This record gives sequence, structure tokens and C-alpha cells, in this order.
Amino acid sequence: MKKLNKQHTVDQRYPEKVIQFGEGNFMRGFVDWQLQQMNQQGLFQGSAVVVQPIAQGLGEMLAEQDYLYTVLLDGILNDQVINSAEIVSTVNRVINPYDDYQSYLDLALDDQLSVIISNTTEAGIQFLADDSLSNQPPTSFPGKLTALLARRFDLKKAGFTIIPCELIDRNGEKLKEIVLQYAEQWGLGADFRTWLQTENTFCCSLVDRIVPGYPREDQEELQSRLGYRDQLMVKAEPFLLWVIEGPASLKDQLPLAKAGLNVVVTDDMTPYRERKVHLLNGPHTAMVPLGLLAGLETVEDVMLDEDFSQFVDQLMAEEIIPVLDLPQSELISYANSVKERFKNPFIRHELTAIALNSLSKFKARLLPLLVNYQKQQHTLPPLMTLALAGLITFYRGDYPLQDDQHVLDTFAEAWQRPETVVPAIFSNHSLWEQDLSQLPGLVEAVEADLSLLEKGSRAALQTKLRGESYA
Ligand SMILES: NC(=O)c1ccc[n+]([C@@H]2O[C@H](COP(=O)([O-])OP(=O)(O)OC[C@H]3O[C@@H](n4cnc5c(N)ncnc54)[C@H](O)[C@@H]3O)[C@@H](O)[C@H]2O)c1
Ligand SMILES: O=P(O)(O)OC[C@@H](O)[C@@H](O)[C@H](O)[C@H](O)CO
Repeated sequence: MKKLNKQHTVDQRYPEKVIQFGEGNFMRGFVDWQLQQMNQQGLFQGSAVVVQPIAQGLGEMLAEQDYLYTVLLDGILNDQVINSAEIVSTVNRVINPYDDYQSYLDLALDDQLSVIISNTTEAGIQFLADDSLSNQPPTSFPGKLTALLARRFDLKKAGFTIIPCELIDRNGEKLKEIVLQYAEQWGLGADFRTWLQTENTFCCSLVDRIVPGYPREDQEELQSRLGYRDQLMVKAEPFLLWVIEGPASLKDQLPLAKAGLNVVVTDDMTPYRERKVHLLNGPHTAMVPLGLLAGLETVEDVMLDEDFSQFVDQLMAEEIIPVLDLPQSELISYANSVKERFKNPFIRHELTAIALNSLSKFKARLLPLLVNYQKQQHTLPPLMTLALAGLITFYRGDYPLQDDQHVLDTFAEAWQRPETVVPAIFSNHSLWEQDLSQLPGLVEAVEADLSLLEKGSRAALQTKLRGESYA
């Protein structure tokens, strides 16, 4: 069977208007797919030139397919079942700056390029003290971006609207801060720094769409249905939300909402972020260790399991929603929509995929809620402490773990003395940036939950759901 190529579609190409750092599943299933929707409605007439942020990437594979790939949307949206396959043609080309640095810098020449969008994973937005402008290219993503912006400034051209999608808090501010740090360290001058601040807009943004990526489990069936081979197919849920903190003019520059996409341009994205990180990512992170310890494999398995779906319900209703400072009715409706998305029968979202870096995820997604709950109710949230005990059990290392070496080493050492593992882990400041052993009752509660877990994750969960251990 032939590889996907331009003969399989009406390959309408548009001028490059967006520079996109990152060519991963998420960008292809989220950003480029949205550019395509705008183009189809005649609202944008633009394409993306993609820059590989690291030397290894998908540039060559995309080139072999004439920069085309298929987005498969599978799920239920507004009570409608959606199973669609669409060839996306909004990636115009991919530049690998490690092979062709000049073409990368030449992007600065093009006045039609006015928007920069990135997703380089949470690891991508970082300052590397030994990065250098004489590296061709600079190693880090912000270093590469600084080099491009410096070239644009030298050419006395207009700046960019820069929208990072990395899932880190205040991502636009963080990226700007690092670019300014490089500008300072590399001696790029006060005029450049002023131009950076006044002529460029760094927008914070929040993305939401579950994109599990290549549908390995049904690739054969899909290929025979589609009639071509596509190594870059991306499976995603139909739901999407993109909240961008930026000027109102962005709605014209990128008319996403006009194209009917669920994109919000606002001057304060905080409530959207709180809601999503705590009510969607939080339950994901809570279900992972307990679910895996009980032998479940996917988010759907969790939602179809009587005990575990009750766990998710109760966690959301009793331990998360009451401590979020947002309108409760809106939170309830968001929680219901998240549960529907978790139940998506067409998407196989592996718990092991979510398990990556679970400790930092617990810290960002659940710990602030646990602390607030304790402050407000003067007791601890029982399901969250069980999830925390599950995390500690999980990090004993009986399962393959993916986390920072420092985190893995700290747990390995603490588990050498099981009787003190909880205080040892909680008092480790480098893990939590605070001394969790000082939180009233937490050590005792989690130690009790660890003992419960010795009977098995499901049995422990059932005990907690019956309210027995804290009655
Ligand atoms: N997949 C999802 O459901 C989903 C949903 C929302 C947000 N996200 C976020 O998107 C990110 C990417 O997910 P994905 O599914 O596209 O992954 P992916 O592995 O398909 O793509 C990763 C991309 O990041 C780049 N990258 C990796 N390490 C880097 C580094 N150290 N520096 C610079 N660039 C680097 C790669 O070149 C690639 O372009 C994740 O961090 C995730 O938090 C994913
Ligand atoms: O992507 P991660 O690994 O940071 O987190 C795992 C999931 O919680 C996450 O991918 C969600 O599915 C996504 O954030 C939904 O928009």
C-alpha cells in the first residue's frame, strides 16, 4: 500500500504565517488541525513552517509524506458520536536547524510570519547556563528563539505574537523571562531588550485536548479503510479548548473562534487553568498509581470500574470542587464533561503514559488542594491521602518508573527503611519545596493508608469509599 502523499488529497497550500516549534503528536493534532479548520472556512489562508526543537525529529518522515498526515477524531461531543479522518495540509515544511541553520535564521526575513507557537514539552522551556549564540543552533528552545528574534531585530522588522502551549504555569511569562536572560547573558544590548518587550507579545496559554497519538492498536484496520499508509496519523478526542491570555486583536490575527473553535482570548486565564489542572489533570494523576496497582490499564478501564469510577466521582465532588475558588455550578458541569471525556470508548489513554513524572504532577495538580482542604476543613481529604499513599507505594519500584533520577533515588533510599518511608519522603524539601511532614496529621493518615494498601489497592479503595478508616 502507498504512503500518504499529495495525490491522496486536494493539496491546497497557503503562505507561511506561523512558525511552529515542535512537530509532536500534540501540535499536529491540536494546532495544525485548527489552522486547517480556519483555512477551510477561508478565514486564515496561512500555513505553518515547523522548526524541530531537537536534532531528532519527524521532519524527514513528514517530508516523505509531502508534509501531510491524518488526524483521527474519535469520541462523543455534544451527544454526537464523532469518528472522522481528515488529511491535514497546514504544515508547509519542516526546518531542522541542526542541518540547516541558515534557513532557520532566514525565517526572520519573512514579514508574513507574525505568530510563533510552541510545544516542546515541559522540559523545553528552560534556561541552560552554558547555551551560546555561537552554537548553531543554540541548544535550548528559548535559546533558539532568542537567536531568531535577534536576527529579526537586526533587520528592523516587526516583532511576533508568541504563544507557548507547554503545560507549565504562566508559560508565556516564563518563556519571555528566559529569552530576556539570554539577551542579557549574550550581550545583545539594551535596544534589543527594549524591542523584545515592546514589539513582541508573549501570551500565556492553556491547552486542553487528549491526544494519545499514533493509533498502534488499530493501524492495520485504519490503513485499509483509508487506502494509504500514514506513519504520522494522530488520534485525538473531538473536544478542544485553548485559552490564550492576550490582546483582543489576536482574535483577528488568528480567527480561531470565528472558525467555531473553542478558543478563548482573555486577559486572565487563571480560572481556566485552575479548573483544568485540578479537575482534569488532578484526577488523572490520582487514578494512576491506584489504578495500576489494581491491574487496570487505561483511563476508560478506571471509568468503567464501579469502585474506581466512584473514586473519581467522590474525589471531584468532595475533595476538589469544594476547595476551588470558582463558581461551584460551573465546576460541577465541567467535572461532568471531564468524566464523559474520560469514558471515551474510542481512545485508549494508557495510565502508564500519564504516570510519567507522577511526583511533580501530584505536587502541581493535587497537593495545593490537599493543603487547602486541610486548612478549610481541619481534616485531611481521605481519597487524596490514599492517592498519595498509592504514589509512595508505586515509587517503591515494583513497576517501571519514569521520573527524574533524583526523585527515583530519593524513593529508593527511603524505601530501604519501610517503617519510616512516609516521614522520610515528606520531610524531603527537594521533592516538595516544603516540609510536608509538618502538615497536621498527614504522616499518620498516609501511614494508615499505606497499611490499608497492603490488602490491595481495590480493597483499600473500598474501605475508604465506605468511609471506614476516617469515621
Ligand atoms: N498528548 C496529550 O494528550 C497532551 C494534551 C495536552 C498537552 N500535552 C502536552 O504536550 C507535550 C507534548 O506532547 P506530545 O504528545 O506532542 O509528545 P511528543 O513526544 O509527540 O512530542 C514532543 C515534542 O517536544 C519536543 N521535545 C522533546 N523534548 C524536548 C526538549 N528537551 N527540548 C525541546 N523540545 C523537546 C520534540 O521535539 C517534539 O516536537 C507534553 O509535554 C504534554 O504535557 C499533551
Ligand atoms: O500530558 P501530561 O503527561 O502532562 O499529563 C497527562 C494527562 O493528564 C494530560 O495529557 C491530559 O490528558 C491533557 O492535559 C488533556 O488536555
